[in-house]
Amino acid sequence: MDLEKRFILALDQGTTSSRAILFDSGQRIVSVAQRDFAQHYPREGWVEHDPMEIYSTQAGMMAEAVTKSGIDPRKIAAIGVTNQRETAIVWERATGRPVYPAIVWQCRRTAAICDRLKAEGAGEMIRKKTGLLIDAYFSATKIRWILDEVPGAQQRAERGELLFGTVDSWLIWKLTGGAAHVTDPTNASRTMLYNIHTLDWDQELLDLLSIPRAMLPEVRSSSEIYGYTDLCGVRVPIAGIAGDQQAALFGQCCFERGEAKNTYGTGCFLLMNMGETPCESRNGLITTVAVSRGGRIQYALEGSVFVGGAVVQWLRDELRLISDSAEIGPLARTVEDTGGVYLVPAFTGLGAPHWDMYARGCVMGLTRGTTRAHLARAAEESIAYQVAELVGAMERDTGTALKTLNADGGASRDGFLMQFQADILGRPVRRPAILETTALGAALLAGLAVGVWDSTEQIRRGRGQGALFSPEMPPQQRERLLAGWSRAVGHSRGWAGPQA
Ligand SMILES: Nc1ncnc2c1ncn2[C@@H]1O[C@H](COP(=O)(O)OP(=O)(O)O)[C@@H](O)[C@H]1O
Ligand SMILES: O=P(O)(O)OC[C@H](O)CO
Repeated sequence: MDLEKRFILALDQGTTSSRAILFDSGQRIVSVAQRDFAQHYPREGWVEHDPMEIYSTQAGMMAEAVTKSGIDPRKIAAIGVTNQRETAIVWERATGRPVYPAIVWQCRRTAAICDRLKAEGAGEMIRKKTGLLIDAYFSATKIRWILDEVPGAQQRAERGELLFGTVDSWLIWKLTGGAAHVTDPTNASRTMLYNIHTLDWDQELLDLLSIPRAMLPEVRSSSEIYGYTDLCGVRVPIAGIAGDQQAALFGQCCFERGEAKNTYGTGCFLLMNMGETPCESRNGLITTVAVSRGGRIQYALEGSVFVGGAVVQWLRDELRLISDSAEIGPLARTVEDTGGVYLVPAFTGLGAPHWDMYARGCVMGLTRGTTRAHLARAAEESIAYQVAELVGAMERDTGTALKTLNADGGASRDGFLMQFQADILGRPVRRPAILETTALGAALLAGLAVGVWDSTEQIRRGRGQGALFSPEMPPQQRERLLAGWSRAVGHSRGWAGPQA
C-alpha cells in the first residue's frame, strides 16, 4: 500500500468561519470544509466568540476535510494552524473551561484602559518594544479586562490556575489534550506583551498591566513540531503556526524583503516583508513579526483595516440590501459611480493609518437619487480606499513604490473590487490562482518542518499564474475620488469619543 506522507492539513480559524483545507505536495487544494460560527455583540462596540464553538467547529471541519477527500489520514504528514489574531481567550488549566468568552480583535471595550496607558505616557515605550501603537485591537488590554471583571481571576492567574492564549494556542492546547501551551512570534507580536527585539515576553509590559507571566504560552518558532493530535484515529504532528495575515504573506511567497500582499477578509491587512531588520513606521503602520523559521526571524510592516469584506456582510445581514455576498460586485457595476456617496465603515473605530478607537461609520453625500446600487458601490469602494491609504503610508515609510499589489482573501473573488482597487491605486493588482493563501501559508510552514518541501525556492517554483487587473482610471478622476474619501473619513472621526 502507498502510504507516502504527501498531504498537509491547514486549519484556518478566521473571524467568521472555521476552515480546514487539505493540500497535496503540489500546493493544490484537495478538499475544503468550512463552517460559520456565531458572532456576539453584547454591547455597542463589543465583539465576542464562544471559545468552545471555535474549537468544536474547527475540530469538526478538520475531520470533515479528511473524510471528504477520501484520503487515508496516514498519508497526512502534518497539520498547520493559522488564526484570527489578537483575540484573547483565558481558560482554566485544570479543566480547560474558558472563564469568559473570547474577546475578539475588533472589540472596543478596552478603549478606556488604552486611554489610561496613553495618559501615563506608555506609548513610546510600547512602540519601541512591541512595534505596536496602543489600541484596543491588541490582546494585552483584553486580558487585563478579563482579569479585572471575572471574580477571582487575577488571584487565580497568579497562582498559575489560568492560561491565556490567542486562538492558535487555544486550539493547539485543546488538540493536544493540554500537552502543548504554545504560540509563535507572529501571534505573540500581536499581544502588546512581546518584545519583538529580544523575542521574549517583556517583564516591564507584564508589570505595567499586572499580567502574570505564568499565564502565557511558550513562544516557539512558526515551523516545528509542537505536539501531536488524533486525526481520524491517526496521530499527526502539529508543525506550523502563524497568525492569518503572516500566513497569507508566506502563502503568497513574499519570502524576501520588499514583497507585499493585501488580504481582503473580514478586515484588510497589507503586510510587507522587511527582512531581518524591523522598520519603524512614521505613518501609522505597525511593526510585526512576519515569520520565525530555522533560527531566523523576519519582520513585516503592517497596515490593518478593521472592516473590509465585513462591510459586504453588513449590507447583506443588517441592511439586507443583498442576499449573498457575491451579489455585491454585479450590483455595484449597474451604476457608473456612487453618485457622490461615500460610506466609511468605521463600525469598530478606524485602524491604520488613523488609529481612532472612537471613529464610527457614516454615509455622506446621500441625495433623493441614491439607490441601493449606489450604496453597494460605495461599500465596495470603501474597501479599496482604505487599502489605498495603507499603500500610501507604506510607500512613504519605505521610500519605494509598490509595483503590483498581491491580493487574496474571500472578498478578492470580487472582480469589481479588484478592478476598482487597481484604478484607485494606479497600479496593477495580481490575484493568485489559489485565493486560500492563508491556509496555504500554514500548510507550507508545517510541510517545511516535516520535509514535505525542502525550501522556499522549491515552493516558489511550484506556483501557477493568477489574474492581473490593470488600472484604467484617469489620474485626475482618481485624485478627485480620493479627496472625497478623505473628507468623508474626517466626518467619522471621534464620533463616539468620551465627550460624545
Ligand atoms: N464574492 C464576494 N464579493 C465580495 N465580498 C465577498 C465575496 N465573497 C466573500 N466576501 C467577503 O469576504 C469576507 C470573507 O473572507 P474570508 O477570507 O473568508 O474572511 P475571514 O478569514 O476574515 O473570515 C466576508 O466579509 C465576505 O463578506
Ligand atoms: O479573520 P481575518 O482573516 O479577517 O483576520 C483577522 C486578523 O487576523 C485580525 O488581526
